Amino acid sequence: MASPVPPVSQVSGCRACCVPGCASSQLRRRRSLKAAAGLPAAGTSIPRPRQRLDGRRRLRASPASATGPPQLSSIRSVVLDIEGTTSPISFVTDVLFPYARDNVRKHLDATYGSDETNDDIAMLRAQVEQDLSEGITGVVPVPPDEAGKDPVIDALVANVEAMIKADRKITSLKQLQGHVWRTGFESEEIKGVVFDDVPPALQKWHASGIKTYIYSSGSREAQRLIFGNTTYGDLRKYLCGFFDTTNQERSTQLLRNLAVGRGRSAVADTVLDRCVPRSRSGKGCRS
Ligand SMILES: CSCCC(=O)C(=O)COP(=O)(O)O
Repeated sequence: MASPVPPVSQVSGCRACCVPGCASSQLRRRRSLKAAAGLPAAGTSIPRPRQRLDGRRRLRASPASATGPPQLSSIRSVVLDIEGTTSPISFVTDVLFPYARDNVRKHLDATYGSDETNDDIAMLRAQVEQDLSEGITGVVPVPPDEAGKDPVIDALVANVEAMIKADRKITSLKQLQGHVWRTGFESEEIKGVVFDDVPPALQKWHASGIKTYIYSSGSREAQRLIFGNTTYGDLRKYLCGFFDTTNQERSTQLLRNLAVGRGRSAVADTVLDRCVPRSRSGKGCRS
C-alpha cells in the first residue's frame, strides 16, 4: 500500500491540497502566475500557506479532502513558495531584507559599471519611471549616468530602501536583492533557514519520485542561494526547479504544464531554472 503523503502542513504550514478549491485560495493570497495558471489540477499539490504574524506556522494537520489525504502515489509534483511556507516569515523580514537594505550601497559601489549591475540599474530606472508616473510615494528620480556614480547610487539606494520598506514584490528589486544576498551567502553571513520538517519531507518526496518546485517572488538566483546554503546543507538535490516573477506569461504556461502532467516541457525550459545538472538531478527531478 502506498504510504500517505506526509501532511503538507508539516512542511508548509498548509493543507495538503491536491483538490480543486485550493486554487481559489491561492488566487486570494496572491494574484500571481501561480494562481493565474489555474492550479492545481490533478497531480500537482500547491500547499496553502497559513501564515501567522509571528512567522510561526500552525502545525495542525488539516484534511486535504473529504476522502482524506492524498496518497503519495497519486501526486506527481509539488510547488512550494518560501516565505511562511518553507521558511519562517521572520527569516525574510528580519534577516534577508535588512541584509539587502544595509548592503545595497556597498554592493552598487563595488560593482558599478559591471554588466550585471548595469542591467540591475536599467531595470530599477524603468521601475522608478513607472512609479513616478503613477505617483507612488517614496520614489526618487534617478539622475542620468552623466551626473556621476555617487548621485546615481544615492538615488538608487533611496528607492531600494523605500521599496523594501513597502515589501514590494517587483522583479527589479528582487533581482538586485538576489545579487546583494549572494555576497552574504558566499561569506556565510547568511544561511538559508527552513523549517525543520522541510528537509525530511523534500527527501521523502524526492525518493518517491515526486517533483518539487519552488515558486517565489524572490529571484531564482536568490532561491538557489537559500536552498543551496541552508542550515541543513544543500537541499537543491531534492528540488526540480525554480520559478520567479520574470516572464510571467511563460512561467504561467510552465506551471499549467506541471498541473496537467507535462513536466518534461516545464523542466526543459529556461524560465524554469534547473538547480542541478540533469545528470545529477536524481529520479525525482527526471522528467
Ligand atoms: C528568494 S527568497 C526571498 C523571498 C522574497 O524576497 C520574498 O519577497 C518572499 O517571497 P515569497 O513569494 O516566497 O513569499
